[in-house]
Amino acid sequence: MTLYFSDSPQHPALLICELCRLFYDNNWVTGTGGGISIRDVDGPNPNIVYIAPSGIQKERLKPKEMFVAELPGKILRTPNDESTGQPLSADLAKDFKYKPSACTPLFLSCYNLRDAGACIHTHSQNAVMATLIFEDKVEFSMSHIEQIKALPQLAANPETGKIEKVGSMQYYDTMVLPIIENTPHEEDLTDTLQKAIKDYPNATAVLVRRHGIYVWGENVWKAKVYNEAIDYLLELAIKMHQNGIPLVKK
Ligand SMILES: CSC[C@@H](O)[C@@H](O)C(=O)COP(=O)(O)O
Ligand SMILES: [Zn+2]
Repeated sequence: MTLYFSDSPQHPALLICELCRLFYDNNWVTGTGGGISIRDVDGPNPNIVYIAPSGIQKERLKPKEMFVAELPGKILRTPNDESTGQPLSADLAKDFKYKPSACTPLFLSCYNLRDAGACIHTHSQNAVMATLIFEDKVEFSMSHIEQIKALPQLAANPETGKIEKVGSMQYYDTMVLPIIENTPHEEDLTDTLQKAIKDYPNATAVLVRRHGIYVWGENVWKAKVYNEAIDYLLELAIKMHQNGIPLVKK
């Protein structure tokens, strides 16, 4: 398997393109916002991660446009690197230079602090609205909804201290997601995102006020499921709030 392409439909570079198209259709990554990074958890080096370039229409990404890094954060391959032998897209200006996604330090935080297998960032309007409804709050809570069972129950491994999945949340559990404040530049979210990840060991996502959400999981498919389940819950929460229904049942 090369760094940027393979016939395997499970190659992270291909999956990033496939999932971005899916997320685009959900209005989660339109107008170049949002994205996904995937770690090659089943590959020969599970510390290899794939990151899309910045400012590119996410639904039009090609595998050869990916950056490849080795954790904790060394860039191994850039799509500008002609030594890969891959020509840049014909429609790009000659002096165009790809930059890694502005979300890179945030994705790396999820890999390095939580051992994540993939990290999704969306500009979902449900996520944004949830942070606005609770504009004076630093966390979002919701309980007693069946879909909560799609989320992982997390706990520190007593031997390693690492936060790991130990099961699934139950119907009556309360999902608590931290909300951090947005900053003018995505990379400036890094410190507060890292603090939220440490302060909320039971959370698998962080909301960013007036911006969106970061969701991660043990592998790409878990991250996808968690993102879908959380977005469903946030959409429902907005409707419950509009109808005066409390989000947490006593
Ligand atoms: C619509 S611009 C959005 C960006 O500033 C950022 O928030 C984002 O989510 C995507 O950044 P990118 O560097 O294109 O991967
Ligand atoms: Zn963003």
